[in-house]
Amino acid sequence: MNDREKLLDEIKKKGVVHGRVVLSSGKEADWYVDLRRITLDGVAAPLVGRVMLDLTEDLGYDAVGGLTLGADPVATAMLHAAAARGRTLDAFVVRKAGKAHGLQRRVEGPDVKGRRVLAVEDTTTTGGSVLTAVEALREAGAEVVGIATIVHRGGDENLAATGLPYRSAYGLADLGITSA
Ligand SMILES: O=P(O)(O)OC[C@H]1O[C@H](OP(=O)(O)OP(=O)(O)O)[C@H](O)[C@@H]1O
Ligand SMILES: O=C(O)c1cc(=O)[nH]c(=O)[nH]1
Repeated sequence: MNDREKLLDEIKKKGVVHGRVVLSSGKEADWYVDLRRITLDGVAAPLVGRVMLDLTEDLGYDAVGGLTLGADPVATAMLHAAAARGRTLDAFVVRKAGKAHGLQRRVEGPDVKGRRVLAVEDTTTTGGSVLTAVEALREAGAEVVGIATIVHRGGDENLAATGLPYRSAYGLADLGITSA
């Protein structure tokens, strides 16, 4: 099995939960993909890094991150996978809200101003979270070159409206799920 196939196997085994859940958007669904159980898993996380790098390598970015919390371990997995390939890739964290103390930065980590950055997510349902990250990155002076997510659930219209390249490693059909 290649990395993409191995990661899909891990997600199916450890990440997919069936049952009624309330989503981030407030909508309800009959299943959930808990990708924190994947991006923080010792076997699966290195695969996340390599699969997401492979998925986006043509986009030409040198920093990666997204809206905390789901995006954080995706970004750090990519940073480490890049380092293992001899490439320097920085990561950053976009806070859900700015903080009033300290340096009051919304985007934490190495400065993103003037840099080509990739906005990542663990999963995208409405696209709301990753679009919040894109907005904050642009406010911080970054050039967002694309959006990438591990599992695409939905949000096609919102994502298309950004005009940015959008990549997902897997969709519902890969997970064997028929309803969004
Ligand atoms: O495309 P959307 O409709 O925005 O939904 C997807 C978001 O929902 C989840 O995060 P959640 O809001 O549960 O927060 P967390 O990352 O802090 O757990 C997930 O990690 C994505 O960030
Ligand atoms: O939309 C969400 O909140 C959401 C869906 C999902 O499958 N997994 C997740 O972590 N969040």
